Amino acid sequence: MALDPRFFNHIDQAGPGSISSASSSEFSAATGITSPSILSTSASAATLRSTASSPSLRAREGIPVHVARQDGPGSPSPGGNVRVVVRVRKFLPREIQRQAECLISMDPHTQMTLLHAPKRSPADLAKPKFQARGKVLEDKSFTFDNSFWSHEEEDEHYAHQEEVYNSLGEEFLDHNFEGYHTCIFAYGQTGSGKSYTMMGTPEQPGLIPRTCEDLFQRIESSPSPDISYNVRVSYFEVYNEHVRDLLVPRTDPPHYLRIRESPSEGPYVKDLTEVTARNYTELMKFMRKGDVSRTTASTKMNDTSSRSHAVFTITLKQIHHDLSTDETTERTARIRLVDLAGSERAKSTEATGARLREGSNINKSLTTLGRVIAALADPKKTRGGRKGKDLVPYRDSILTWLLKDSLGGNSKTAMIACIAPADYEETLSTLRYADQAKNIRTRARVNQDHLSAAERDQQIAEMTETIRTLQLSVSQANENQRATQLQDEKLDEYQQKVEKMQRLMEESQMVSKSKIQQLQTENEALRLHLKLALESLKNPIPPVNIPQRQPSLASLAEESPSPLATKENRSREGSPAYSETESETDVWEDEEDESTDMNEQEAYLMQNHMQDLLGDLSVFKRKLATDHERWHHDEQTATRKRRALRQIAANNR
Ligand SMILES: Nc1ncnc2c1ncn2[C@@H]1O[C@H](COP(=O)(O)OP(=O)(O)OP(=O)(O)O)[C@@H](O)[C@H]1O
Repeated sequence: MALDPRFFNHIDQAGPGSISSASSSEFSAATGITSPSILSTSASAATLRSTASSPSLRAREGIPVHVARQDGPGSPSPGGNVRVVVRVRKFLPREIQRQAECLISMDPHTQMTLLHAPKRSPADLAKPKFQARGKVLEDKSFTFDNSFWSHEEEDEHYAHQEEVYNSLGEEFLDHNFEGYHTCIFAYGQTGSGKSYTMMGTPEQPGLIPRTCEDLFQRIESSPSPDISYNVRVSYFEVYNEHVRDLLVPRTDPPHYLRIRESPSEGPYVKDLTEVTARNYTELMKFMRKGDVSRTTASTKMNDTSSRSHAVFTITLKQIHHDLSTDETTERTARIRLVDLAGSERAKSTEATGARLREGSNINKSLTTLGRVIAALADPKKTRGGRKGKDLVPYRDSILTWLLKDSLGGNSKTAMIACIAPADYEETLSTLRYADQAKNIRTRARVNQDHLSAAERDQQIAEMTETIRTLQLSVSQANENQRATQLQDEKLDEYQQKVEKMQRLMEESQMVSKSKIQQLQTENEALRLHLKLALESLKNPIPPVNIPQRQPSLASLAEESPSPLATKENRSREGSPAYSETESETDVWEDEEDESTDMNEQEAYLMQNHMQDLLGDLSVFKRKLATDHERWHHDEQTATRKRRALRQIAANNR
């Protein structure tokens, strides 16, 4: 079986080795790369109609032979100029309503685009703003690689989506199969038809879906089973100078990606999702997913205005394995399809708030793109070696930084300048940009690697080793994670214990405090009591004569034979000298003696009791001090252990 001629050209000039017709399924299984024979043929090719002619024929007729000779694997080639086409859209309802005048005409033979100066009514010309500007608007003409007339459908030269794809997209896909990186970007003011051209509608698919369809049609109809294909896709947007992955769900706050630069690949988006698409249906699923996620908003100039620059990238890898020589040829092409946000005038869009901020960011990056284009189009700046290259302000915006390779490096690039039919100044600005871009020369080369059996074996061995090391570090990381988890659990448990101990200590402290308080109060009361008792002992209360006491004593005597009454009786009976007053004083003196004895005894007892209490109090205080000291020591130990555990956990992370 013959090898696909697209491959044949390059393999032929790339090195030795005859082409075998053996199947490549073994290699596909190892690399996960899809061979056309196992690609799903259920791709809904019928849903989109493309007139793409046989690409291999085109490739053989067009570029290949001499390009192939110049562009050896990895060698720089003189490349080519940026391909520039222009497309004018039809009137939109608002333009029909205001009876706008079409200012564009195109010559289908010379590909010339003419921009006519708008007719000013005498009333217009009398307006101060026209006089103040003092500008005379003139007719301008530009010639591009293609001028697509998409203004009046009835016109025989009307360019449908299909024509745009056939004259640009198809040729660029040829380049991809030859191993070149390509980039097609749509540029123009807001509402000029960029998204329509790139994405289109379900009924009128644009360049991106047509490229996807053609890509898989070619893979599935590949004449050689020896070539395996791998298609990967990524989709991101640059919004307000931030990069957002369109293949992952939106988050709030949004997750933005960083840009890195590699010496071989140039600037790239770090951690960008890149997925394998096995057929057209899958590829379209990813395209739609990203499209839905893209930031759009309604403005006065466009109901569904793209507020971001969207970059859809397909990476096509073709691997040919020659069984007879056991050699492998790998060709990688990057297909970059960019729908830029439209330049806009705040006055025309009447934007405010978020829309105004978006608009100014869009304009900022497009102005930088303009400066990059101007610098690249200036031979003085590009010829000056490294110093010259530094003059190109790629880094001044995220967009130009990411498109660096596509604009001035290893890529075949095309610009589609989209214009509205009735905006003189905006259209003139777009056409000037486009005219300048024609002068940019890129340095596209075939991205092809040729591997001998030995090299491939070495590569496989290296990869196996890398995988082993990675697996080892993954399992090591998992183990560390488990250990850290255990330590964390222990730490938690210990912390809980310490907290419990602290609580208990606080509680016992509170109990001790209240006990001390109680004892102190009791102590105070006893002191007072003792003081009063001693005072009353030292200064006894003098006896007071209470006359009323007599009847009561008499009555007492009558009622019971008390010692007092017995004495009274005795004096009445035996001693006539006994007087009433005398006998009464005696009674009181006796009582006083007796009570003094009792008080002294009581005071003595109380003092003993007080002494005991004071002794208890000092024992209790000593115990408290010991408890406090021990608790303080425990707490210090706990803190030390906690610190040590934390240190171990941190070291393991
Ligand atoms: N060639 C065309 N034929 C028919 N309709 C078109 C064509 N080009 C653009 N339109 C229509 O014009 C309107 C604006 O087009 P589109 O949204 O593609 O503009 P845009 O340049 O992408 O704008 P923005 O920069 O604001 O996103 C849409 O309704 C679109 O369908």
